[in-house]
Amino acid sequence: METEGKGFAKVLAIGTANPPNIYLQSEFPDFFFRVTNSEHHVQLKQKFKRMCDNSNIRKRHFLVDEDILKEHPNISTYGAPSLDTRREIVTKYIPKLGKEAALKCIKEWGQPLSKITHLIFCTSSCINSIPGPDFYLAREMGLPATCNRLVIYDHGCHAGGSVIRVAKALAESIPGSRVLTVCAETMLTSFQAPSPSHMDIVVGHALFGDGAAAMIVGTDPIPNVERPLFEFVLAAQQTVGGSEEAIHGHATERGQTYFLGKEIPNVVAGNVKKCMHDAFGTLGMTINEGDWNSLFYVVHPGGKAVLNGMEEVLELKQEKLAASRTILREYGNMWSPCVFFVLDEMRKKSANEGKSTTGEGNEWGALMTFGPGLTVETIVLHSIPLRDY
Ligand SMILES: CC(=O)CC(=O)SCCNC(=O)CCNC(=O)[C@H](O)C(C)(C)COP(=O)(O)OP(=O)(O)OC[C@H]1O[C@@H](n2cnc3c(N)ncnc32)[C@H](O)[C@@H]1OP(=O)(O)O
Repeated sequence: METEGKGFAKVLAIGTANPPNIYLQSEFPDFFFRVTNSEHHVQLKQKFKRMCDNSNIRKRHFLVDEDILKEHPNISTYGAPSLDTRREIVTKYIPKLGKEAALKCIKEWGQPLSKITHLIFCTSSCINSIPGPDFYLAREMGLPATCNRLVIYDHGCHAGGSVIRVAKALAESIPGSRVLTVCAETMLTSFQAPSPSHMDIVVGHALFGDGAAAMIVGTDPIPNVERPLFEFVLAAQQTVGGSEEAIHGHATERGQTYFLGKEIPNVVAGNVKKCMHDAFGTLGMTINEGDWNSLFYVVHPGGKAVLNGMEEVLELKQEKLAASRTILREYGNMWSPCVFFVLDEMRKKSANEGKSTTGEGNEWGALMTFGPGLTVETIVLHSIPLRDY
């Protein structure tokens, strides 16, 4: 399929940011059980340690540290009312972390802020505040008063795909628009002491981390001024029937709680092929069995078991999910911004390894995110030749 001259939305820059506190996965169980006064849960700690050891995660970044927990002991006390405390902290912190990623992104883009026509802010970490984080980010960055703002709240881990879907629709329908997208998350909203009666929280604390990512999306890049990284050719969402219990969460007086079913990796693996066939099929493209390795992959690293399941069902060569595995290893699962870290890793890795395109030398790729619903977002990506740089 030819994409030239079709006006598809393109990524024009990417920026990422994380809190400076780094937690090595090998040391995290001791930290987590000590600061939550949970050392008496000896078996639970052993199980948590096993999960951490097996998670394929080396380190994660968190806003949470001992100072915050000492100042606000209700955050680390199991079941203690703490919603107001958390809200106060994240309302300030989420726009700040998002701004850090946005400034890096704009530096790479190299264009004035006045050219940003739209802002999409995405988070599941802000417990309802109005005005929302989009307002504070726009104000702190000095975005034009005419910039059209929108927030995507509480889409969990498929949110990265939702952001692309909306940014693509805006960019393609409004000629000349430049959409700044910002995703930011902190696990301070859901930090809880471990309990054998809520294993999902324990699993989440072995996987999740804090981070933010920003992109500029637009059509018709200005030649020799704006440098496209990928084209978003198609964006499609599918809800997997009967799986709504697999992931769900709630804002409660003790902070955000979530439930992660053991079936998540299997549900994802069982639906990947259908989502891919449907997305590529809409474009009139057929991917035959055995040809999955001809694509490049930007997959939300939900956890080791999610990536393994996808690798197995598509019979992917080990290197195909390397970008996702690198981000899982270095940052954990950061929810909405995570897939943009993978996109950033993909283009950097491709350039560093001397590949012919931003998609590891392949022309076509798939970006996939999975979240509550269960919802799968599939984005058909077209890479950019690296000789153009
Ligand atoms: C938040 C969003 O919107 C979207 C998301 O991304 S949701 C997150 C998606 N990710 C997942 O669901 C995680 C998938 N799981 C994994 O990657 C791996 O199981 C893991 C890294 C957590 C642990 O790796 P492991 O130790 O090799 O796995 P495994 O042997 O399966 O599990 C270890 C223990 O944890 C338990 N466990 C695993 N997942 C569990 C879950 N969701 N709930 C409760 N217990 C769970 C297992 O039963 C097992 O317990 P026992 O030792 O008593 O048998």
